[in-house]
Amino acid sequence: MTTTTHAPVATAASARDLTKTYGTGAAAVHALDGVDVDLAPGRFTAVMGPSGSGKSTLMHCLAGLDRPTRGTVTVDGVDLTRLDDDRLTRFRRDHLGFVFQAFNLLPMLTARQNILLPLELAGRRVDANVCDDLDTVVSVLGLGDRLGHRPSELSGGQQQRVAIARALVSQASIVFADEPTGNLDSAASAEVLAYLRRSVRELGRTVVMVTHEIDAAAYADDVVVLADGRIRSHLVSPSRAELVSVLAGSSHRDAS
Ligand SMILES: Nc1ncnc2c1ncn2[C@@H]1O[C@H](COP(=O)(O)OP(=O)(O)OP(=O)(O)O)[C@@H](O)[C@H]1O
Repeated sequence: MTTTTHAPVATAASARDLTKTYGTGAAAVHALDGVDVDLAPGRFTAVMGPSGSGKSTLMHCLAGLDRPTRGTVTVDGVDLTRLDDDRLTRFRRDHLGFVFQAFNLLPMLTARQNILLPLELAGRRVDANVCDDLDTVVSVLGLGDRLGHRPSELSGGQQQRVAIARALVSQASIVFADEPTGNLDSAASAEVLAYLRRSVRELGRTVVMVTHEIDAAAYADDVVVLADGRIRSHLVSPSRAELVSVLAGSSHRDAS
């Protein structure tokens, strides 16, 4: 059996000199160009920036879904760039949660079955600890009276809350959310974002969310702004005015 050494954890996730280049020579695209970033545990961080600035690439590298060309990614004290594919897959399964734009729920399963599916696939028993965790997550996400419903019997916002519960119930150290409100109308978006923020506040979880929407980023504690594959700003508890001003600057630069 292989073991993973855990270094003391000061950040939930960090990257050093993170570089991702697609293609070579004149056709090379520098999606990430030497990014250094530290994401604090127990906080809700939004990743923003113009289209093509590297948001998805950063999230995929931090989440071990893609390998960088150069640099390191440390999550929960583990250097992901040193793990082989099998260990990386296990690390993702045991330590990370994912929420995507498409809710990715199985239509024939109830909300409860969908939430517990990853644990069951990982061979974990649904014991009293898991049930306690499920009860807490379901109550924070306001899904108590929806657990027996199938996805087709739920609204879009409720389906995305089930997907968030599925990501949280495994006790993931970090939940990565890629445009989680991209398929929702504004009322459902506001509801889902408020529940995501509650999960961070009340469950002490760490959430990293890629978004284009300033209204969505306003729910986050911190905002990382990318431009041309580099960190333009890492704003801690920004005001909306500060965020608007930094984003206006980054799209200016993008257009110039
Ligand atoms: N598989 C790939 N092959 C080649 N180039 C890629 C690939 N994936 C991303 N890129 C390029 O890398 C750059 C960053 O892409 P990325 O998807 O990370 O940006 P983004 O900020 O998430 O964009 P968007 O907001 O449009 O989703 C872009 O120029 C993109 O075209």
